[in-house]
Amino acid sequence: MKTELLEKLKSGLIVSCQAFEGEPLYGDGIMVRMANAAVIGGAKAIRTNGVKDIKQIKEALDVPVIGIIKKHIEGYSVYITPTSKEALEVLEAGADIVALDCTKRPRPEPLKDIFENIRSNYPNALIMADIATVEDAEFVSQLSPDFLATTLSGYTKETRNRPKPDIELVKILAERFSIPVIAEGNYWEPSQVLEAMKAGAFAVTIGSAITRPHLVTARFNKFIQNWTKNKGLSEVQRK
Ligand SMILES: CC(=O)N[C@H](C=O)[C@@H](O)[C@H](O)[C@H](O)COP(=O)(O)O
Repeated sequence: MKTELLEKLKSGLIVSCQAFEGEPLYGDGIMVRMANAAVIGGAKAIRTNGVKDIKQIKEALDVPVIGIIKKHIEGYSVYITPTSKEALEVLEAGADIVALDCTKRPRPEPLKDIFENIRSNYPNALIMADIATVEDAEFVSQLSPDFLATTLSGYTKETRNRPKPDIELVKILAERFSIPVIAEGNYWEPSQVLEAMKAGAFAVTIGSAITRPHLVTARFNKFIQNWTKNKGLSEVQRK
């Protein structure tokens, strides 16, 4: 089962389909359509948030799902599947893989307990450790996660100024650990995806650049605005 899933994901593109309240694509059934489009385009797995979207995607499509539940708990910065409760809900909803914040930051429940609860209740489920640094990877590797994902580089206090995407982190993790590394977070260019693969990524996850059209639009718009601004400048300089 695990070998089969790893085979499916190897050197593949994972598409993250997430929309939150206030975002234009938030609403019942929209992420299923987005996931369908991603699968038609060749996505090997879908990463998604919340019981409803996990269930609907598993029901509608024949694709491995990496599930998370984003939940903010007062007093803590970790929010991606922060406790056993959310991890078990993700798996109960039908996800094949549960992803969770595995940084060394203070958390409401010890990571070891969360891993034990996942493994005793869902022995076939795989665990994806979302991390930000090599130190996080060292810390969580003691619990033998099935994947290390660079998801949180750039989103913690210590990593705020890291390059985006953090391909160097992919390289170090792939060299140091014998755990498959998922390159995730801030990939916007096909060339960056290739760099991550060359650096040793097992697979690459893309979210916003595919599934958040308001950000895709803003990015194109920025190029045009910059061009107009620079053109204006050069016209002034010529006068
Ligand atoms: C930091 C955090 O909360 N990341 C989340 C994790 O599930 C998602 O909001 C991201 O969209 C996902 O990681 C993919 O990244 P990008 O959208 O940059 O391709």
